[in-house]
Amino acid sequence: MKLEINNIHKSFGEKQVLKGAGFTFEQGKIYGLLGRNGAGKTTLFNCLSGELELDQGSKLLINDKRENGNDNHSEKLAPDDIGYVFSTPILPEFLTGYEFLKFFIDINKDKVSIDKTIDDYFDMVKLEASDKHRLIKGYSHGMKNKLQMLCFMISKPPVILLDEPLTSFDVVVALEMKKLLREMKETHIIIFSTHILQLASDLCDEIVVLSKGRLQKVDHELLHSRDFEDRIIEMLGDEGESQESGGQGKEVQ
Ligand SMILES: Nc1ncnc2c1ncn2[C@@H]1O[C@H](COP(=O)(O)OP(=O)(O)OP(=O)(O)O)[C@@H](O)[C@H]1O
Repeated sequence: MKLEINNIHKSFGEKQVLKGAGFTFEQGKIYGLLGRNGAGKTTLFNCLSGELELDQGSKLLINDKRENGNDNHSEKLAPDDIGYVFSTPILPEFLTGYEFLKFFIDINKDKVSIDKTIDDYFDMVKLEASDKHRLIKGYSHGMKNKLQMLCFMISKPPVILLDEPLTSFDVVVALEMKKLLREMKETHIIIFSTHILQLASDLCDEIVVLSKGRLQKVDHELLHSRDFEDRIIEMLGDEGESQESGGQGKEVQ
C-alpha cells in the first residue's frame, strides 16, 4: 500500500503555504515530517485528512493487490482512510474514557477484533484502571493522545498522521508508544511531525523535510550518521536552495 501525493497547493488568502508538495509514502515505514515553525506541516496533514480542501493536486491510496487484472488499485484518499492524532486532542470531555471507548467500539463493530474486551484495549496503551472511569475532561494531554491512538487501533485506518504527539508523553509512555507505532507500521502508513530531531532519528525509517511548501526526502544513510542534526538544520535553514530544488520528493544527500 502506498500514499501518493502529487503537486499539492494550498494557500490562505495571499499566503501560499504548500507550493506543489509531492511524495510517495509506503506501508511498513514510519515517516518523520520535519519543518520550521509555520512551514505548513499541520496544513499538509489537514489537506490529507480532508479537513482542508486542496487548491490543486491529488492524493491517492494505492493498494498493491490484484483487482480486475490490475496489479495496483488506486483510489482517491478518503477521510475514512486517515487516523489523525492532533497535537491538541479533540475528544468528548463529558464522557469517561471507558464510556467513550465503549461508544467508539459500538460504532466500529465491523472492524473490532472479537477476541478483545474494552479492558484489553485499555491495557494495550497502559491506561491505569483507576483512570478508565474518570471524565476525559480531567485527563492529561498524554492520556488523551493515548485514547486517540486506541481509536485507531480499533478502526484501523490505513494512514495514520500524528501531529507532534509524543512530546506530551512522559519517558515511559513515549517508549510504549514508540513500540506500539513500530508494531503498527507493518500494516499502516505512519507519518508524524516533530521538532525533536533525536526522536525523528530514533523512531523514523525515513525523514521528509517540508521547506518552501515542498517535500524533500532525506537520504536514508544520513539518518543514523553523526552529521544528521547538522545536515537537517542546514536544510531547514537553507531557504534558497529548497526553493530552487523543485522538491517533488527530491532526495537530499
Ligand atoms: N486556517 C488558516 N488561516 C490562515 N492561515 C493559516 C491557517 N492555517 C495555517 N495558516 C498559516 O499557514 C502557515 C503554516 O501553518 P501550519 O500550522 O501548517 O505550520 P506548521 O509547520 O504546522 O507550524 P508549527 O511547527 O509551528 O506547528 C502559517 O503561516 C499559518 O499562520
